Amino acid sequence: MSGGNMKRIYLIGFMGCGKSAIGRRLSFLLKVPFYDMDKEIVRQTGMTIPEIFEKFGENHFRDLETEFLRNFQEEYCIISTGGGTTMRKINRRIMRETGLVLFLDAPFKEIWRRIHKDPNRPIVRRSTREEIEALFKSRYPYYKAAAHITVRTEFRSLRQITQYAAFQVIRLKGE
Ligand SMILES: Nc1ncnc2c1ncn2[C@@H]1O[C@H](COP(=O)(O)OP(=O)(O)OP(=O)(O)O)[C@@H](O)[C@H]1O
Ligand SMILES: O=C(O)C1=C[C@@H](O)[C@@H](O)[C@H](O)C1
Ligand SMILES: [Mg+2]
Repeated sequence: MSGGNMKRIYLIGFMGCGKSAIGRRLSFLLKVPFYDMDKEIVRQTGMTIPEIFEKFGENHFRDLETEFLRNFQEEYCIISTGGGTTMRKINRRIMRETGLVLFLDAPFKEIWRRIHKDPNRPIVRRSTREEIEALFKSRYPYYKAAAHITVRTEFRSLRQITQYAAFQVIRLKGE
């Protein structure tokens, strides 16, 4: 595999595609620690994500994401990123240089079913279904471009996706 080292595994994709759920399971299967970027930011700031958005604005939250990627020290780990993390070029670069990037590719219909009632997602709270679908479409090419591996999740259980992802990780690390 060309490019950066393969020490970390980054899970990327839209809100609700399964990054946290798969990250936890993959961590158990591969026996490496798991970190959820959203949760780490909440822990470090002592604020919830809606609070950060309301008080300091989305741009500040985006800066916190980049800061996290720049400063995080753990070498061997799995990191589930936020849904918007992949939109910044610098974030894509850091992720590709420090690990293997996995895109969890889920269809919008399924994603909407999972996320539309969640009060902890400020972007969903303030938008219509059409707006979220437009956001999904605009982000899709960035996820595809940033990923070393795209994992299609439709019609697959969490267990099947985890096993497939683990298999791909091991295959790529061996190259
Ligand atoms: N393939 C799947 N089959 C069944 N349920 C799934 C699947 N993928 C995800 N889910 C469920 O969908 C919900 C959203 O998944 P999860 O929280 O992991 O998404 P996420 O990508 O981490 O979203 P966020 O943007 O909040 O970080 C969870 O309840 C999870 O268990
Ligand atoms: O898609 C997004 O822009 C976001 C997704 C979540 O993971 C959080 O990082 C936050 O709610 C923003
Ligand atoms: Mg998550």
